[in-house]
Amino acid sequence: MDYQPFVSLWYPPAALSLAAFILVGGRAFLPIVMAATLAGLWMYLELDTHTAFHQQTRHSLLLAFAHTISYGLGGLYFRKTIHKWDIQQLPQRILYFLIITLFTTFLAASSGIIAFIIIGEMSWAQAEASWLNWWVGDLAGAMVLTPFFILLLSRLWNSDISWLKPKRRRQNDETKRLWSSKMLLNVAIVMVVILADHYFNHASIAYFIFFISIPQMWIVYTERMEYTVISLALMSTMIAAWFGFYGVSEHALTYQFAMCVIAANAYFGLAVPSLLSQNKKLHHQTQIDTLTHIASRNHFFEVANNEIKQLKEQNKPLSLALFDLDEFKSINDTYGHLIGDQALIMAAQSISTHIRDRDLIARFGGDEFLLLLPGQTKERAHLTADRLRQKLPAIPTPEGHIPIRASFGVVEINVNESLTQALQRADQALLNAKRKGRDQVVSS
Ligand SMILES: Nc1nc2c(ncn2[C@@H]2O[C@H](COP(=O)(O)OP(=O)(O)OP(=O)(O)O)[C@@H](O)[C@H]2O)c(=O)[nH]1
Repeated sequence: MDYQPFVSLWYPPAALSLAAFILVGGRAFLPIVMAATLAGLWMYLELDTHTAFHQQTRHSLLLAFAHTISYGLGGLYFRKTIHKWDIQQLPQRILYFLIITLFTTFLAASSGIIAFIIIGEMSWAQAEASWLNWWVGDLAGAMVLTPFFILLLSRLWNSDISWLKPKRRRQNDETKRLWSSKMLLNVAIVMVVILADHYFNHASIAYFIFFISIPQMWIVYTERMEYTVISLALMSTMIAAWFGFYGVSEHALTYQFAMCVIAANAYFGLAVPSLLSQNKKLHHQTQIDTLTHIASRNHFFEVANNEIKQLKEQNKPLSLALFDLDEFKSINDTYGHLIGDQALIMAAQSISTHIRDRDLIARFGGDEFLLLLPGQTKERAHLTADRLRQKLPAIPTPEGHIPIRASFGVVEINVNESLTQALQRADQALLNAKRKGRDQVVSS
């Protein structure tokens, strides 16, 4: 895949080394140094017959160490910090991987070039002309192929790579059938762009390679993570092979950058389903009270405000009750917070089972609860609250069952009243119920 001395469009050994260090840590060092030294010797065998063998070995070792130490530092740092900082979120891991790959390949390209200068195989002028392509070539290889090699090596060594995988997404028959079409679209775009680049040799044509991101993102959003990784590897191999075959070397940087950008896009795309499910979870958490599993005050406020808006149009009554468990502090103090929690859960459950579907119970905070009673006048709401008060259960304690008691403040929401104003009135009524001796309903 060479198009200039010492520079490749895309450099798979960069990805293989990085993947090995990430997967097995320091154990990868010796095999990679040995393989890189042998590769160096092989290069000498192919290109040069004048250098003495001991010198060839020294040079190859120097180049091998420059490569291995750079990828070793990057891979080990990634491996260590991902566990140490407990980087759980996929987008963070991807960002972290991309930043480390950027620095690691820069280090590898720089140390490689310095090694070539030291052994006298490269002049400063050559180094200056080729460092950017070298770096971006390594970067393209590492960015596009590292996940592929991690996947491959993990199968060979049976390693656990669950930390790498986003949540598995369901696949239907239609997406399975379309997998080959998506890949075919990839192949077609690569072929057309490189052929057009070869025949018309115009700088702007190479930019059309970015269109690969369309089938690539289609794969990302509809297929399993493995397919994304494999299709990226195939896409880059095809680009490199056709590129080499047609020798469109002038536009190498465009292809290198395209590979990097498409790969980065695809990885971030993989994180979208997990972000969506986190959002859903967070939304759920804001809507449901985690202890009692009834609605949260947020949810209550949303629903109550909607009901208040409809008050004017529908001309139907709407009532609100605020209730607070009596002497709850003493339950906590006497029997402990776990039994206190149990009392809150049982009170919430009891009210939930004794209200209509259209009524809403929510936890306001602490031992205070809210009740929305659409269609009920103050008088009916008073009766409802009293019925619910009498149905409150008893909590089991080491000293036997202790009845849960509560005081209720009930109001009917006026047409021009805000929720806050209605709540203030309900709070006042609740206070009156407490003052009057607790365990009763006061409406106002
Ligand atoms: N176990 C438990 N206790 C809680 C929770 N949230 C608040 N509390 C406690 O609930 C108690 C609330 O007490 P208050 O409502 O102020 O007073 P009270 O003892 O119920 O007295 P009255 O309301 O006047 O009848 C406090 O001791 C809080 O620490 C919770 O989630 N679990």
